[in-house]
Amino acid sequence: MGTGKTTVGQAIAKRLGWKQVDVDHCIVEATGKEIRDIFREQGEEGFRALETKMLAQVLNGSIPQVVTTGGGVVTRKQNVELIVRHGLAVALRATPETIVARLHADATRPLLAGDVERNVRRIMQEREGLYDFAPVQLVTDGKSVAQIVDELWAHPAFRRFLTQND
Ligand SMILES: Nc1ncnc2c1ncn2[C@@H]1O[C@H](COP(=O)(O)OP(=O)(O)O)[C@@H](O)[C@H]1O
Ligand SMILES: O=C(O)C1=C[C@@H](OP(=O)(O)O)[C@@H](O)[C@H](O)C1
Ligand SMILES: [Mg+2]
Repeated sequence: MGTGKTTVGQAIAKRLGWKQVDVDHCIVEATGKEIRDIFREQGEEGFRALETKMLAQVLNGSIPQVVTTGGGVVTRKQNVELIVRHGLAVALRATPETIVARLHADATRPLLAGDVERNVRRIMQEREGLYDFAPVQLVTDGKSVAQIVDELWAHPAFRRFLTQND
């Protein structure tokens, strides 16, 4: 959360001339409910079930596309397998300090509600290693969205992916 997936995904999609599909946005559209209301009414398990269903649907959609997911998508092995099978995974990283600075005033992420810093640190620990599968790893601290897009653009695995899927 707060590493910039939705924002950077939008920017890279624009540069590629591809559409961007954000799985969280699709869930909100399909259910007519905000993410925090889904968590409140159905708990995290209910949200994860919707997320897996929507991820599969989106990844089977028309290509080319940039798909952005919620950070918790990696907590289900099945989701990671789907992502690996369908495209090039890009993981965005940030330190807890950066994430707290970006999200401290944001009430849209139910898992961070309350003590944001403590929750960020706990969730990062719980998810240690779960993002390592992605062939592209980008550190976002102190970088503008444009800088991150440039780094992604120049990344050898990204260049290879574009060439192979031309
Ligand atoms: N590189 C960046 N530098 C500063 N702020 C950023 C950067 N990337 C994203 N943000 C801001 O951080 C917040 C979270 O970004 P978002 O794209 O929603 O992240 P995610 O989808 O990973 O949760 C937003 O307010 C966004 O404008
Ligand atoms: O990491 C998580 O468990 C979550 C991340 C959120 O998306 P972002 O990573 O885009 O903030 C959203 O899917 C939901 O609040 C749960
Ligand atoms: Mg997002």
